[in-house]
Amino acid sequence: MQSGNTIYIAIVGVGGVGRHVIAQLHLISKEYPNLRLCHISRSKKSLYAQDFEQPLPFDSWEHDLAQTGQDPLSLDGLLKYLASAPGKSVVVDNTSSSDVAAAYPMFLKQGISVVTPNKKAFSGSLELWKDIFNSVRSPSNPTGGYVYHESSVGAGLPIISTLKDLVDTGDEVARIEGVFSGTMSFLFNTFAPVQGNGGVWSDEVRRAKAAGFTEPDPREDLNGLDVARKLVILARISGLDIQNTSSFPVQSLIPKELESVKSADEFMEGLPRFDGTMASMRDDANAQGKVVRFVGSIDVKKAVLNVGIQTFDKSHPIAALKGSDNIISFYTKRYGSNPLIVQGGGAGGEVTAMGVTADLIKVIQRLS
Ligand SMILES: NC(=O)C1=CN([C@@H]2O[C@H](COP(=O)(O)OP(=O)(O)OC[C@H]3O[C@@H](n4cnc5c(N)ncnc54)[C@H](OP(=O)(O)O)[C@@H]3O)[C@@H](O)[C@H]2O)C=CC1
Ligand SMILES: N[C@@H](CC=O)C(=O)O
Ligand code: NA
Repeated sequence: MQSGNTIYIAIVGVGGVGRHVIAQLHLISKEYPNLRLCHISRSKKSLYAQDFEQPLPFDSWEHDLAQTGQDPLSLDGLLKYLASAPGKSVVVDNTSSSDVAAAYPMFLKQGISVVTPNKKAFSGSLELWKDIFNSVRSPSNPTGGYVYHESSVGAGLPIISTLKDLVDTGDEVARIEGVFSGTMSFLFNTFAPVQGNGGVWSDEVRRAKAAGFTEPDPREDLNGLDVARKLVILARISGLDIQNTSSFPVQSLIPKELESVKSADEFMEGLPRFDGTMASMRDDANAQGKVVRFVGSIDVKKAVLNVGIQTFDKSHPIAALKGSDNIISFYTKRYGSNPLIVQGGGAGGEVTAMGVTADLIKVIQRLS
């Protein structure tokens, strides 16, 4: 059993990922009795411990939030609240909010650590990226907080940690490529399988959303931006100063006619009209003995990034993926022509929460 300083945890966002984070925190709280849950919020309601000595329960939060939840604190309010805690604190951001992401430097500068699967901060402006990493605790900044964001790429798969280890140990990363989206993987694996007939495109999009693989708004997956954000994050860790997701070509699968619809619901209603277009693309590839898949690549040496559809021979490992699997290959000087490959489920509440909780354990161990 671990012990040490008491650490206060503030959860922001309790959707598909956030609720599993709380369940996993409950599990690890036996190993880390110094962990206290002090705040839980969703977009319109929040719950927080008025008295830090009486933390929130891990099991009845959903009922309590619905019954006794109050208006959420502002981000400044959350900062002040956590700064008044009688110990170190961590914000766990399980939203996809750019506003919450933009507040990370403010938390970090106050010594409050941040753990998150949210890609927005790390793929947003280069200024925000620099502000975040200049605010992190280091020998020259001993009062900063820690930041961990493993689940921002490949959900719980060890992608960020692997790449950091490669870079930190002096390997030269030449290229990173593969399938970076659980949603796109699921869609193409089911809609254009290697064997047998595929499903109907719009039905598969609905299934991906229902399974919790998509972003809160599935258009963020279909427009290629989710993959583009992941590539920006990996490119920056590899040492490239990529400005943002507009700095390279990104193929969108949003039909032109649906680009201006206002809501995700309206978009989903209109999508079946384009099932035929997607089926034609699949059938054209099939006629050549190939399948279509949605992939991304970073040529680190040339600083060239690409996101979009490619066709693959049916025997290619990318064609053979199952479910929401990601496959990410790192080509480096040390690994030569046989890349280091990470493969497995790349989306879904539980596997994403695993990456978040594992990051939180790293922070707890460093703060304890
Ligand atoms: N799902 C997945 O497979 C993966 C997700 N991620 C990332 O994890 C994050 C969460 O995804 P997911 O759980 O699927 O999304 P959901 O839409 O299921 O949940 C998002 C949660 O955030 C809350 N929220 C939104 N804005 C705010 C805000 N300003 N303040 C407080 N709460 C807010 C929502 O509130 P309300 O409940 O009121 O709507 C909801 O509880 C995203 O950044 C996503 O990119 C990363 C890897 C994989
Ligand atoms: N919507 C994303 C979730 C994980 O990042 C995906 O499908 O990969
Ligand atoms: Na990951």
